[in-house]
Amino acid sequence: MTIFKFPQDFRWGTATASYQIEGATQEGGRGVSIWDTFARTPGKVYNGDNGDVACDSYHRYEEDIELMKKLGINTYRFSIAWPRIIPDGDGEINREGLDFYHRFVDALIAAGIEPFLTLYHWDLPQTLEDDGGWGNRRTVDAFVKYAEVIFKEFSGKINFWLTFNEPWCIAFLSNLLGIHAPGNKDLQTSINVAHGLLVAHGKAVQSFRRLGTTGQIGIAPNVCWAEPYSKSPEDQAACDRSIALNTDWFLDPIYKGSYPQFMVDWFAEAGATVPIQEGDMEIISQPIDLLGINYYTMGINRFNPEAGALQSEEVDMGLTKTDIGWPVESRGLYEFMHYLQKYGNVDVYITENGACINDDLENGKINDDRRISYYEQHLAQIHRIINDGINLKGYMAWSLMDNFEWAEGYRMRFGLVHMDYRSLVRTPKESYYWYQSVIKNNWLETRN
Ligand SMILES: CCOCCOc1ccc(-c2cn(C[C@@H]3NC[C@@H](O)[C@H]3O)nn2)cc1
Repeated sequence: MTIFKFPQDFRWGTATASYQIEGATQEGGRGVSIWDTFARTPGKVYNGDNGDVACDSYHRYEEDIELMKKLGINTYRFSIAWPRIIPDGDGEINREGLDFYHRFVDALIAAGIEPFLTLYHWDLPQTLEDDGGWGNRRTVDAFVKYAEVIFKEFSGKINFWLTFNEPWCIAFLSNLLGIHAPGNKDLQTSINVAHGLLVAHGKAVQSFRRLGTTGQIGIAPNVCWAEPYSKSPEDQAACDRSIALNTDWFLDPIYKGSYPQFMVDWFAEAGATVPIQEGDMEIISQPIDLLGINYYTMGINRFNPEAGALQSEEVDMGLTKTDIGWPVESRGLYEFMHYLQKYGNVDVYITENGACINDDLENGKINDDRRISYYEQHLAQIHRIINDGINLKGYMAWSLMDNFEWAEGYRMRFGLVHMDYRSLVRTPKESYYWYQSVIKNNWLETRN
């Protein structure tokens, strides 16, 4: 057994996102999002599931906050649904939507919990997608308008801000692989989306500064850590491409003011180019204050010319997997955090980490021991990272409760709290009580 003590000011939290938990998709003046449309498209989401009810947190957020208080967290990451604020994307502001989030944020603060806001967690107003989505500068300008509304409304209440969650998912999972909304499968479209959201990020950061908004702002890239299957240069290059498309493709423009040239050249071979306009890179590379890092797993990759746009395939090495099929390998988090140091020792928060473990209720309890084991291994790496002097400031478990897991619908469960989707009864799992003790002690005590 080992005891890992965390810094006194370390932030402990959980994370969710609007479309995944709120429900009430046709209440409060909310407009239609691309996920409402995608979920209603046959074959896109498991079982035809959608976010119409989800966890009904729109109506039950006080119950959720009670669970957070009992858990003992001091930080809660959530997202605001843009379609609740400006239902048609860039038109009239919906006061009812703002009032809902004021009630929610006020209740969080009253509970002694710091709001940690993601402005965009994938629920783009459908009207903007209909007009070209992130590849159209209209959407960029609409995002800035939306962001400025939120900055003005919540400055002073919110002090931790993220512009975008997982830009690789927004651009490539959703527009090259077609697995998430809106479901495009085109390389140039995905590169246009990535560039559009980066420009939107930069402009929003400029507005954040100009408006004197309180707190710190950043972005939350995906993490894809990959190590080569062999010592061959081809396998190492395949790993470099996988890592770069999740991280460098977004963080190089932000921190260096340019895209990673080897990836630009790689895509040029496929006939795809980045639609950079005059001044874009200066806008994108506005200084930011923090990074959110979402880590789930890592891969052992090798070169395969048939393996998609990156010609990089993950090899199944027989590791223990979670119920969504992702290998349990916490080592990648440590390696990635050191990789990230090339951008400087920036303030980092783990804004998502968790395991899909689909254990159900048995005699009124959920004995999700595998989830506890996953968290134990990853928190031990977190301690190792902090011990190396990396500015890792906080940790948010994904997720507070089981919720709508995108194309997997409700069959995949990431929560510390079990959700009965019929009764909407919330039941803390054994991992909830384990995490509660970690937070209370501010230390991890391994069980073996
Ligand atoms: C068969 C080919 O497959 C290609 C990879 O396909 C995926 C699918 C899904 C993910 C994925 C899902 N999550 C969890 C979410 N993060 C944000 C929050 O909303 C969580 O729900 N992170 N990454 C990655 C890759």
